[in-house]
Formats: sequence, structure tokens, C-alpha cells
Amino acid sequence: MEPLRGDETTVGETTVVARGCRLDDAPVRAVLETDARPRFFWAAGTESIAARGSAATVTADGQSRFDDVRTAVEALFADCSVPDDLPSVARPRAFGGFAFHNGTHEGEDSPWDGFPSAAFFLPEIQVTRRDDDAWLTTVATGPEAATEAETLLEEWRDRLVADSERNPGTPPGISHRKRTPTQDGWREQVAAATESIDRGELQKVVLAQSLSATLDAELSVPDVMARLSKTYPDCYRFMLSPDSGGTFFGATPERLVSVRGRTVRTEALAGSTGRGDTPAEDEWLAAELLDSEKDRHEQKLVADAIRDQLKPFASTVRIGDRTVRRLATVQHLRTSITAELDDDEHVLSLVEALHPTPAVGGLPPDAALRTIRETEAFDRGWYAAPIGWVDAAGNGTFAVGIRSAVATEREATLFAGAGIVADSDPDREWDEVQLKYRPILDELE
Ligand SMILES: C=C(O[C@H]1C=CC=C(C(=O)O)[C@@H]1O)C(=O)O
Repeated sequence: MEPLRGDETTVGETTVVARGCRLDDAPVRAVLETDARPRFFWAAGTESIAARGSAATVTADGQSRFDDVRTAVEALFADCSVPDDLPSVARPRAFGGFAFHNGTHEGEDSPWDGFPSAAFFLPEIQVTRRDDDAWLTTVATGPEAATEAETLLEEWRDRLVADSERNPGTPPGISHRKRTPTQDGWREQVAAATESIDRGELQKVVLAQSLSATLDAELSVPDVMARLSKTYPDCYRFMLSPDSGGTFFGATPERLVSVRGRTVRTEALAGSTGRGDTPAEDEWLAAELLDSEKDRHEQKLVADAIRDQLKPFASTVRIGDRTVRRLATVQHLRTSITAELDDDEHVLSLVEALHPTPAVGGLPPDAALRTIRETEAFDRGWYAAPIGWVDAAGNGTFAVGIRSAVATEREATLFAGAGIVADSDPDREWDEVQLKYRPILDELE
């Protein structure tokens, strides 16, 4: 065994050891270009992270899944020995997410086979880039953890230096597609939902569609991630391949929540319109959206619900002005929401409190979730659910997994939804859903 360094005086009791070093560059693709599982990629703002291999995995199911994950992840980090001089950006994080609904889906041939109700992993290899800084972090477990983490560090430092820029490829093409539901079926679903709203059983429900595509060539999700960094640079770009099954990926504009110390940031994003062909048309559409009573109502329900969901944690919740969030193919109404926590809270407690917001579920929550389950003929899986990371201090960021798909090499299933309120028009909502497929569809066809 190699000589122990610094923090390893406690290695006798420690089962998890992390090591880290600075890199000249962070070729995150090199970490993803393998068959290694699990794999995770995350890019938000000026930070991107690629992770692979599991030093430890946490899965959970049922009503208590958020709590169970939080307890297990906290225990894992409590046992983890990290060099004192490793900066926070390079400290190990646990990456993962949740299924939209509680409970596993047992359906045959589901694209979600291999995706538990909740799954997180502490990666063996984590490469982080923030602004011009790049870091490699390795984690190992067991009696030889310190030696193994150092060996991994040396091995991967050499591997990553040797990596060069890659061509991000081209979309594979689509030979066959199947929509669920059909447009007629959708009209019936939306009519049934608006009738429930008229009867006072619901205020809002977000109904989704799925689009299964057979691909002409093998799909490289790391390539898709590289291309999405050009088209959706301001979105959360993510990909997760669990131990088995397909890969879930997307470019979502919606943050569920981030926690740094006692500061909480979230947002209410709802109400949509398209992009214009000219800047003037864009402005006109944005003004129309800001003026639309139906969209303002749809978005206000989300902002009010988030404020109420945060109330037990924070005496003051600040809601910003309503603005228009403009993306490559669609525009949304948005308000930023910030709060200072009254006490220290783990990010997963906030995730549990907020998921699902009425931007992807509805109101009242239970009636909306029941309507979604009874209406949608497919499993949402991890679509519209929290995906992100958590660190040893309980900080973390989670995005809402929309504008997303789950794919194997030759099949991709895309998901997109629309908020249905009293005066929703089924055909306009249909068109809106088609716009929301675009970020991923454009990368496939
Ligand atoms: C449910 C989705 O979008 C949500 C987020 C923004 C705007 C939405 C809307 O206008 O309906 C949805 O609430 C989706 O993209 O699948």
C-alpha cells in the first residue's frame, strides 16, 4: 500500500475515499465515450460535469423514496474522506434523479426498463469544468480505497490528457415514428380535462404525449449533448445512463430548485408560444404571450403553488416580475423565485416538497396526478421529474427533466406536455406540444 497522506489518518474507519487533481482541460466527452455504466453528464451555465462508474449506488422506491435517498446519500458522504485542499467545485457529488410518479413501472418493453423510481450514484470518475478551471475527482470504497482512488486518479489523468477534440457528428435520421395519443385521441383527452375543470374537480392538469422514433443509424447521446450545447446553451443539458437500459437525456429550460447554504432558487415557467421568423414577429409573439389571460393564469397557478410549497421552509419567498424566456423554438412566461431558508435544509427535502410543480403536474396535485395516470397511455418514467446532483453539504441543483427523451442505440422515445386550463384549445395545445419536441427531434431527424 502506498504511504498515506494528510487526511488519511482516519482511513482505518473510512470506507469511501476521494482524490482529486487539477486538469489543463476537461475533455468531458472522453469520460462519456465508453460503455461504462452508470454515466452522467450535466451542463448548466459555465459548469459542466461528466461522471462514470459507480463507487456507490443508491436506489429507492415508493412514497419515502426522497427521504430514503437523502438518508443514504448523507450516510455515504459522512463516510467519505476528502482531501481538505480540494476546492468545492471538485468535491465528489452524487448524481441521479427520480421517476415522475411514485412506484415502479412493470410494463413490458417499456423504454424505462432499468430506470428505478430513484437512482443516485457516487461516481468513480468525475470531471468538472467551471469557467477556465478543470478538475478530475476519483472515488473508491473498501479497505484499499485510498490506493484505488489514487490509482484511478493517475490512470485517468493520463487518459484525459491524451484525449483530443471530437466531431459532434450528425443526427441519425428517423425511419418510423409513432405518436401517443393520435391527434383525435388528444382532442378527446383535452376535452375530458377541460370538462373536469368546468366541474370544479381540477384547476389545471399538464397532459403529455410520447413520440417513439426508430432511428436510421446508431445514436450517440454524447454527440447530441455536444450539439445541444450550441443550440440550447442556456438550458440544463443532461444525460444519465443507469446500470442497465437506455439513456435519458434532454435540454431543459426549467430549474426545479437549487440550494446553496440557505439560499433557494427556483422558478415558475409555464405558458408557451412559438418563435417568429423575424425579430419583430418574435417581439409580437412575446407581447401577445405576456398579455394572454389564459397563459398568465396558467403561469400564476405555478408561481403561487411554488410559493406555498416553499412556505414551510422559508418565511420570506420573493417572486420576481413576469418575463418571457426565449428559447430556440419556443417562448415561455417565467418568474424567478428565491427564498432564504429558516433552517439548514438538504436540497432533496426541497426537491420532495416541490415535485411535481403545476408546470408538469397540476392543481389540486392529487386530482391532477390521478388524471395524468388515468389519461396517459404510456409511462412518464423520468420525464418531467427531478434530475441533478447533491453534495456532502446538502447543496445541489435539480432541473425538471422536460424537453427530453429516453433512447437506446436505434430507438428513441420523446416526451412533451402542455398545461390544460379552462379555456385550453386542443389543437393549439397539440401544436404547442409539437414545438416542445423540437429540441430533441431536431437532433434525431
Ligand atoms: C410540460 C412541459 O413544459 C412545461 C414547461 C413550460 C411550459 C409549459 C406549458 O406552457 O404548458 C409546461 O408547463 C414540456 O415541455 O413537456
